[in-house]
Amino acid sequence: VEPISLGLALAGVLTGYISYPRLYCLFAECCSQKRSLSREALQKDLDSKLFGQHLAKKVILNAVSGFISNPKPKKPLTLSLHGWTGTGKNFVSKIIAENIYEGGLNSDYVHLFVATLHFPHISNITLYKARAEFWNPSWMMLGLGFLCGGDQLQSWIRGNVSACARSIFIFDEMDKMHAGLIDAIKPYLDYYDNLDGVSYQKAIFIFLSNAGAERITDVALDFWRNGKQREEIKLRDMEPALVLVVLTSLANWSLPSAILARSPRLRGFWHSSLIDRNLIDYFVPFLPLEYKHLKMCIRVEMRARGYEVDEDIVSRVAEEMTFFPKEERVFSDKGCKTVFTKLDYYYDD
Ligand SMILES: Nc1ncnc2c1ncn2[C@@H]1O[C@H](COP(=O)(O)OP(=O)(O)OP(=O)(O)O)[C@@H](O)[C@H]1O
Repeated sequence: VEPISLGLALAGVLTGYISYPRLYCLFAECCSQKRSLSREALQKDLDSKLFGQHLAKKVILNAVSGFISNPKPKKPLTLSLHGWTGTGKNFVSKIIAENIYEGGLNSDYVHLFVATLHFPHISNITLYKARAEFWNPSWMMLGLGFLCGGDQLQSWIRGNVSACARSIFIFDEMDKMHAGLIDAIKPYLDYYDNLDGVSYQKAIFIFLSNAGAERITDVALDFWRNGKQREEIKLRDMEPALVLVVLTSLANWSLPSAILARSPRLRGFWHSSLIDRNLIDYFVPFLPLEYKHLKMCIRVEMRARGYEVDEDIVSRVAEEMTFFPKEERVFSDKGCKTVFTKLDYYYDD
């Protein structure tokens, strides 16, 4: 082999080797290839897609873009989203995921847990938490290999973060999650440089719950009754409301774990153990949605289905929803959640 060709071949192999990850990432999703989150793009998405949530928009935009642009965060970002059903908590998590990973919720680096689906049996708490030779057919059907194989929740989180430091974990129905499992994830939310050789400081944990929804609604209703715009509601107006939920949690947290285990009702009060250690960075209130917001959701759905917006149908669908309080009918009791199925009735061709 002549020396020049050999040299060229070697150089080719070397360059290929050095740029292999980049080459590989052309064809597959890579952790390192996450989108460099653009504050402007996130803002645009939130402004155009999320209705009636001026507080959530502001907190999430600042929290997420600030965290991502920090090369050395001291702890993972932990967001706790609270509010009435159908007000956009899951929806916003999706927007965050899409702004960080091309695949959004389908990305290998974004993990969604639903407490009642993935951890349904309170009596199995030690099995979820600790290593066990445990097999549950319903989980198998759900494809949750990490639990079925007997691996523990902790080592699963550790595995995912070792594979990709910027992993996103979304825990839905957090208020229904058992305290023991919250204990299990607690160390990963803390200010440790690393735990057993893994650093969790770049990970993002998003907790969703309906806890505090009544208090948030009371504040929104007060504003409405006093003739004030909901956009005038400030975060500080909401804080006492959420603090009250926290205080309730502290009261319940002092109950022995055996009692908590036997009383699923008490499981809802999950915050205290995270709050008293300052592990939650932001509490994000989601306001209950009004009639005009439902109409906005319906229009979006009509366009998404390829229909011209028909204002008559928009109003009829919105009118079919139920509102509370009974006399004033201000807020939708299901948020935007069921408007889409109601729309089917008008387009069943
Ligand atoms: N504020 C909003 N702006 C725009 N669309 C919304 C909003 N809230 C809800 N939606 C629409 O309704 C759907 C259902 O809402 P979502 O699942 O986010 O509610 P949620 O707050 O997570 O409810 P739950 O507490 O029951 O889980 C969303 O996928 C979205 O299409």
